Formats: sequence, structure tokens, C-alpha cells
Amino acid sequence: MIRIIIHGCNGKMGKVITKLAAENPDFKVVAGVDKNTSPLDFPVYSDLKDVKEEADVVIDFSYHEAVPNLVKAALQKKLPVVIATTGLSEEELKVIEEASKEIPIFKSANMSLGVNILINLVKEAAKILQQDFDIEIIEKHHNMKKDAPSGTALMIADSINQVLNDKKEYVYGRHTKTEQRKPNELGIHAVRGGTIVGEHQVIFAGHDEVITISHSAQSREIFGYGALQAAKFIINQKPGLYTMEDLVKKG
Ligand SMILES: NC(=O)C1=CN([C@@H]2O[C@H](COP(=O)(O)OP(=O)(O)OC[C@H]3O[C@@H](n4cnc5c(N)ncnc54)[C@H](O)[C@@H]3O)[C@@H](O)[C@H]2O)C=CC1
Ligand SMILES: O=C(O)C1=N[C@H](C(=O)O)C[C@H](O)C1
Repeated sequence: MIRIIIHGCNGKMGKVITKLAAENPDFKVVAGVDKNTSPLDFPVYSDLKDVKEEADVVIDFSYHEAVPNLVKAALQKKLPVVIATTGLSEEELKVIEEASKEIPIFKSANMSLGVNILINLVKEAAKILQQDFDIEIIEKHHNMKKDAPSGTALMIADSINQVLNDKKEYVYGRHTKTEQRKPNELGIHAVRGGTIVGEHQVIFAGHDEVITISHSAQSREIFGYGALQAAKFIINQKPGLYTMEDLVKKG
């Protein structure tokens, strides 16, 4: 049985992980960490360093500013970490990179298998269409999401740039623009509203035709399931930084 500590345990995703783990005999949540220490069915702490329970992995669905402290505490405890939190700054990413030299860290802005398949499809399309098609990304999320654009939209854009001969420059919205779109742009647009779980559309707009490749999350459980699979994967890995690509490759 894999013993889990949930960082962000009182959040929307923390509650999903708790539910899915309770339904799966392979997992047991032994403790939670959150700045909101409202009691749950397991001990809740405000800082990982104070957790007394023995664990095998930390799963993080929290807020970007909380991640460096989490990673440093995981380092002290020699605990593998699954990082799902998005909106991380360059400085926060550097802390993760540094820690991954000593502990295995799994990081993905999107833990769903579907989005990672979408990324493979989009990379193939971008290779073929890069000359004559303008590429734009539209992401849509619920009205409680704090970061924009989504980490998934940025992950998709970065994946596209990996395969292009000439890298695109990201343009976040076009408010105040008073000029024509330049061919080297990749527009990224964020829609917020209601309870939208997470939708991503990649638009290839050409002359007289448009190709759209999209993914729509119907429930947060797809992210929770992926995070649990990532936890099962990461506890057997050597120190390093791992992604969904490593998990999908493993099969
Ligand atoms: N990689 C993926 O597949 C997915 C990633 N996410 C990301 O996960 C994060 C959390 O998403 P939600 O659960 O919807 O958000 P949420 O706001 O419902 O939950 C975040 C939790 O973290 C806690 N928190 C905030 N600041 C903290 C701090 N400094 N120290 C400790 N705890 C702190 C909050 O009290 C809250 O309980 C977001 O960055 C979101 O983009 C969300 C879904 C899927
Ligand atoms: O905040 C969310 O809800 C989500 N955030 C992630 C992101 O920023 O890409 C993943 C998913 O789309 C849900």
C-alpha cells in the first residue's frame, strides 16, 4: 500500500485525491498539509516538516508560492513528490529542478492521459502545418482558477515550439494590439467562467480552412487518477525530474 501525504488537501483537487485513494486499496492517505487546516479523516498540518506520519510520496495540488517550501521539506524527508500545481515562477521552478537532483520529482501541468495524447497529436500537426497555418490556443476554466493562462496551455505551446523550425512568440490576448497578426505569433487566450473543469483547443488557421484539436475534461477525477498513477510510478524512480511522457512511455 502506497502511503500518501496530500499537499493542498483541503482544496478541490485535494478532496478528489482523498476520494479516489479511499476507493483504491493500493493507496492510503496518511496525512494532509494545507494553510487551511480544517480537520479531515486524517491529520492535517500547516507544514510538511511537521508531519509525523510515515509516508511514501507527497502529491501536491496547492498554490505556486507554497511549492518551494514543500519541496525543501520533502528533500529533508527524502520523500518523492508529484507536483501538479501550476502558475510556478521561474524561481520556483529552479527550486524544483535543484531538489530533483536528490529526490525523484514528477511534475505535470496536466495529469490526464487525454491531454498528453492531445499534445502528441498537436506536435504531429504542427510539424506539417507550420508553414501556412497560424496557431492559436484557447483554454477555458472555472471562475475560481487563479492563474492564467493555464499550465496546460503553456505546456501545449512549449510542445509545439519543440517541433517547429522557427519558434513562435507567445502573445497573451490581443487587447491594445493595433497591428496585424505576425506569422511568428502563437496566441494564447484564457476564458474563465462557471464550473468549467478544463478545456483546451489548439487552432490551426489556414487559408480557407481551420483545423482544431481539442480536449475537454468532464471531471476532476481524470487529473486525480493520473496523479495517483504518477505517485505509483515515481516511488520506484531514482532522483530526477519526470513527466507524463515518462509515465506514458512506461505504459
Ligand atoms: N496538473 C493537473 O493535472 C492539475 C493541476 N491543477 C492545479 O492544482 C492547483 C490546485 O488546484 P485546485 O485544487 O483547483 O485549487 P484550490 O484552490 O481548490 O486548492 C488549493 C489548496 O491549496 C491550499 N493552499 C494555498 N496556498 C497554500 C500555501 N501557501 N500553503 C499550503 N496550502 C496552500 C489552499 O488552502 C487550498 O486548499 C492549481 O495550481 C491548479 O492549476 C488542478 C487540476 C489538475
Ligand atoms: O485549475 C484547474 O482547474 C486546472 N489547472 C491545470 C492547468 O492550469 O492547466 C490543469 C487543468 O486544466 C485544471
